[in-house]
Amino acid sequence: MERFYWWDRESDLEHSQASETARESTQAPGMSTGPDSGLAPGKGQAAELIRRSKEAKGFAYCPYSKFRVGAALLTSAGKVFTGCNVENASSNLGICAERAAIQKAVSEGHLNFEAIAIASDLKDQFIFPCGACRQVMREFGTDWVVYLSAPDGTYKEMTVENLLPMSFGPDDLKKSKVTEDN
Ligand SMILES: O=c1ccn([C@H]2C[C@H](O)[C@@H](CO)O2)c(=O)[nH]1
Ligand SMILES: [Zn+2]
Repeated sequence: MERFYWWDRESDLEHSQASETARESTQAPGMSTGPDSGLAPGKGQAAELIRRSKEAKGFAYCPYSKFRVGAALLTSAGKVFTGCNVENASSNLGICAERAAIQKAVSEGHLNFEAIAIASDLKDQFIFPCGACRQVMREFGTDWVVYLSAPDGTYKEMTVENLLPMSFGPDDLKKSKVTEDN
C-alpha cells in the first residue's frame, strides 16, 4: 500500500508557494491574472470579494436547512475561487460554502490565501464560519483575512487567528514527542 507522509506534502507546499510568489511578482496591483480571476490584493478587495460571495450564495444547494451561504476566496496570486453550501439527503455529508471554496482552490494548486468573504441571508447580522471551516482555514495559515458580511453590504474584518486562537496546525505535527517511535 502506498503511504503519504507529512514530509511528502511539505515539499508540495514549498513548490506551490514558490510558484504563487513568481506569478505574483509579475502582476501589477489591481491586474487580474486571467479570465477567471477577480482581483489582486489591495484596494476594493473587501467589496469585490463580498460581491462575489453573494453571487456564489445564489448557487447554494440547501433544500434541508434553507440557509444559503456563499464564499469568495482570494489567493495570493490574485485569483478568486467561490463556493456555496452543498447539502445532502444524508445530512452529515453536506459541506459549507467556505470549505467548498477552499477545496476548489487547493484542487487547482493554490495554497496561499489573502482573504475570504462570507455571505448569508441573516438579517442585520454578520455570518460567522463554523468551527470545521475555521480549522480548515487554519490549515493554510493564521494570518489572513476573513470578511464576515451582512446582506446590507456591511462587514466585519477578522483574521483566521482571531477566529481560532491557540489552534492546532501542520507545524504541531513536526514537534518533538515523548516517544519518537510512533
Ligand atoms: O458559515 C457557514 C455556516 C453555515 N453554513 C451552511 C451549512 C449548512 O448547509 C447550512 C446550515 O448550517 O449553512 C455554511 O456554509 N457556512
Ligand atoms: Zn463551516
